[in-house]
Formats: sequence, structure tokens, C-alpha cells
Amino acid sequence: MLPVKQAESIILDLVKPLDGQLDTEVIDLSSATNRILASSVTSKLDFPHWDNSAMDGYAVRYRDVEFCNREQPAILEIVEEIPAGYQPQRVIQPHQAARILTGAVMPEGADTVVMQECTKREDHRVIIFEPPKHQAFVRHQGAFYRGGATLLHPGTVLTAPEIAVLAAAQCTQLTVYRRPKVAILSTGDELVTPDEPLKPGQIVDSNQYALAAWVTLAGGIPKLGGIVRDNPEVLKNAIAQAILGADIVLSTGGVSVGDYDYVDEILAELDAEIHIRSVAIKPGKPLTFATFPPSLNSPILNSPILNSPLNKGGKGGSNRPILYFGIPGNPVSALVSCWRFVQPALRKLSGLPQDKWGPMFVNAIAHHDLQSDGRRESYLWGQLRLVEGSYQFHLASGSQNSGNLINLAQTTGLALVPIGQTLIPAGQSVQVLQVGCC
Ligand SMILES: Nc1nc2c(c(=O)[nH]1)N[C@H]1C(S)=C(S)[C@@H](COP(=O)(O)OP(=O)(O)OC[C@H]3O[C@@H](n4cnc5c(N)ncnc54)[C@H](O)[C@@H]3O)O[C@H]1N2
Ligand code: MOO
Ligand SMILES: [Mg+2]
Repeated sequence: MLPVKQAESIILDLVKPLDGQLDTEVIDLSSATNRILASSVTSKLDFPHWDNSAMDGYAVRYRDVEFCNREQPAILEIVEEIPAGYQPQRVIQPHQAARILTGAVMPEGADTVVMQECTKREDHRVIIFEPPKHQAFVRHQGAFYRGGATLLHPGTVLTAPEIAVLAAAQCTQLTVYRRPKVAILSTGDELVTPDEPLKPGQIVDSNQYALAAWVTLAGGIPKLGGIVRDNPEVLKNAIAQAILGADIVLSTGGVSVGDYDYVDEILAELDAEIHIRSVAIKPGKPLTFATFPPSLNSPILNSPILNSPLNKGGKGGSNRPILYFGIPGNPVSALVSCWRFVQPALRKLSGLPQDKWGPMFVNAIAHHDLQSDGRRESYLWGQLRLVEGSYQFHLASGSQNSGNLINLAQTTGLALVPIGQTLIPAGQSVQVLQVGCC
């Protein structure tokens, strides 16, 4: 069994990120939420676009007001009113002022704004009783951003603030990484779909739906391969088909030591290179990780058993190894394997910078005693809660059994009990893997 950290490094080292030229698409800003920028974005615009007022008040020449006071106020003639969106027509001459509203363009000749609270208006005159700071409340053109500079860098995830910046900068067409394609297979003779009646001995294939949801939330495109029966030939074809056009293949079940656990041998028959067969993790021990050569030169993808577009002179595949995760069937093991191993791989593949790959651990205080048998690095599931500014980890109620899907609901953290440790007492600090929000 490989140590968890070593398994993680083996996997990440074999992930070749999407190509910033080939694996991109140009999309409209309106559909860019949660996408990842593949190239830098610049704008021709300066921010602010022009000198403008930060306050409702009067635009003045500093030298007309710099020595005013209660006894000798400055009295200026108001020559123009400038609301936001209006282009000033007058140049401010000595002893003149313009009424100006927040966001409005500063008139030529003026260099300072006096807030209206510090003035008294009398018809077309304004009386100023205390000197403002020089250039007070003026937002100068280009002070926030100079046109032509890099606005956003590749690898940036486009969430609300980034979308705001792009809209303001009139960047409406964006080059983003395409979303990774993740094929999902559930293996097992015992499986039925959620809408089929259960016969004795059967269970519902929950993994397919769980992994599809997880892939979607993680920014990938799930490609559902359905249920594959525990039959070597059937499984071989299903895996060969799943690889077509996929960046990652996730199969669940059939990777342990049972008589019908065929995944590893089928992968070997398909010339996959198997890098990991089991990991010292609980749950999730029998994880298999393999790679197929880039589809351009993969024997399986160019073999006659597949009506692969590749061997009909179809559009060339990628020049990147296809990642295969043979995930344990136990439903908790399946998701823990995704959260702990597949997620960093998918995030690296997606074009994110290294500090975003994860896994993301936080320090928390154990709210309950956390127990394990100490033989494998154990991940106990439960809720990560922010209490008065620090994290607490609350163990899910019910049994920490990798077949117990029921108390996995609402999991937001996996508490790590290291190998060799059998107890982290309540009140002690514990490393918690953040999950639930991809
Ligand atoms: N003698 C041993 N037996 C087992 C070992 C071992 O080391 N020695 N490993 C155990 C561990 S740990 C795990 S994890 C499981 C994983 O086994 P498989 O990956 O081969 O999974 P299956 O046998 O196919 O199924 C296990 C379990 O999960 C249920 N399952 C399977 N697929 C789904 C699905 N799509 N949705 C919901 N539930 C699913 C299946 O019914 C089984 O109950 O092996 C242990 N055994
Ligand atoms: O690896 Mo396990 O412990 O049943 O998931
Ligand atoms: Mg099995």
C-alpha cells in the first residue's frame, strides 16, 4: 500500500494540464462564470476613464480656497452644473466653481472637490468655510488601471468580481480552457439504476450520480458510461469506449481482491500503465491509478475493436496521457477518493495554478474524539464549522463505515487521523480536508 502523500505526488506528476493554445474555446462574457482564463486579458480603457468626482459637492481651483476659513470664507461663482454622464462645457476660471455630482467628469481648470456639507449655497454662489486637501475627492484617470496592462492572468477562475472587471473593461469575448471531459463507469452485477425496482441482493448505483455531481461542481463535463456488468469482455469494451474523448476516466467498483474485481487486469490488457494499485488510506484503500498514452498514439484507441474516430482519420486526439482512476465501490470510499486524489488532478488538468490544486486542509479543533485503527491514514467525515472565527470539526453522527452513505450527506470536512495514531481527543487540533464546495 502506498502512503497517501506519495500516491498524490505520483498522480499529480502524471497530470499534463490542458494546453493554453489547443485546449481552449472563445466564449461570451455572459457564459463565462466559473470558467478558467487560458490567456491574459487586457483592456484599452483607463480606470477611471477620466478624472471624476468621488463626492457630491463643488469642483474648484485649490488656490482659490486653500486659505479660506470661517472669518474669511471663499465665495465662488457657480458657472455650471455637472451631473454624472454629462460632458462639462466650461473651463473653471479663477474664483469660479462648478456644481458636481458623484462620478461626474471633473471640468478643466478645477483640481479639487469640496463636499457640499462643507459649503453654503446662495443662488449662483457657493461659500466655502474650510480649506479642503489639494485634489481632495478627485479620482484621477488611470489611477486604478492603465489601459494595455494585464487585467487578469491565465489560470484565473471567473467568479463575480472577475466578471465585473471584464464587463467594466468591455472584454466580452474570452479565451478559456475547455472543461475537462470525465467519463464515469459503475461496475457491478448488483447494481440497478435509481428508477429500477430492487430485487433481492441488488443495490442502486449511487456512485454514478455522486461522481457526476462532483465532476460538474469541480468544473468538468461528466460523460456517463452507465452500469457495466462484472464481465471481463463487457468491461474491456466499456473501458475502451470510455477512454474515447475523455481526459479522465473514473470507474467505481471491482478494484479490490474479489473474484469479480476485474478492473486491474483489464487495464493491463488494454496496455494501460498501472502506477498505483492500493493506498494506505481509509476509506479508499484499493484505489487503482493508471494512464493510457496520449490518444494520438494509443494502441487501444487505434485498434479495430473500437469504431474510434481516431482510426477513421478523425480529428486527432490530445497529446496528453488519459488518466484512469479505478475507484473503490464503497460509496464513501468512492467520494473520499475523488475528494483526496481526483480533485487535485482535475484542478491541475483544468489549467489552475499550482496553489489552487489542493488538497486544501485547514486546522480545526476536534469537537469529538476521533478514533481510527491507526493502520491507514484515516479520513473521518463530518462537518467543518466556523465557531467564533476558528474551525471546529464535528464528526458525522452514525457509523464511520465506508458503506454508510447515509451519514455522508452534508459532509463538509474529512478529519485526518495519521497512520500510527488511534485517537485525536476532543479539544485537540486536527487537519481537516475541506470538501463539499469543489
Ligand atoms: N478480503 C478483502 N476484502 C475486501 C478488501 C480487502 O482488502 N480484502 N478491501 C475492502 C475495501 S477497503 C474496499 S473499499 C472494498 C472495495 O472493493 P471494490 O472496489 O472491489 O468494490 P466492489 O466490491 O465492487 O463493491 C464494494 C461495495 O460497494 C458497493 N458498490 C459498488 N459499486 C457501487 C455503486 N456504483 N453505487 C453504490 N454502491 C456500490 C458494492 O455493492 C459493495 O457493497 O473492498 C473491500 N473488500
Ligand atoms: O477502503 Mo475501504 O476502507 O472500505 O474504503
Ligand atoms: Mg470488490
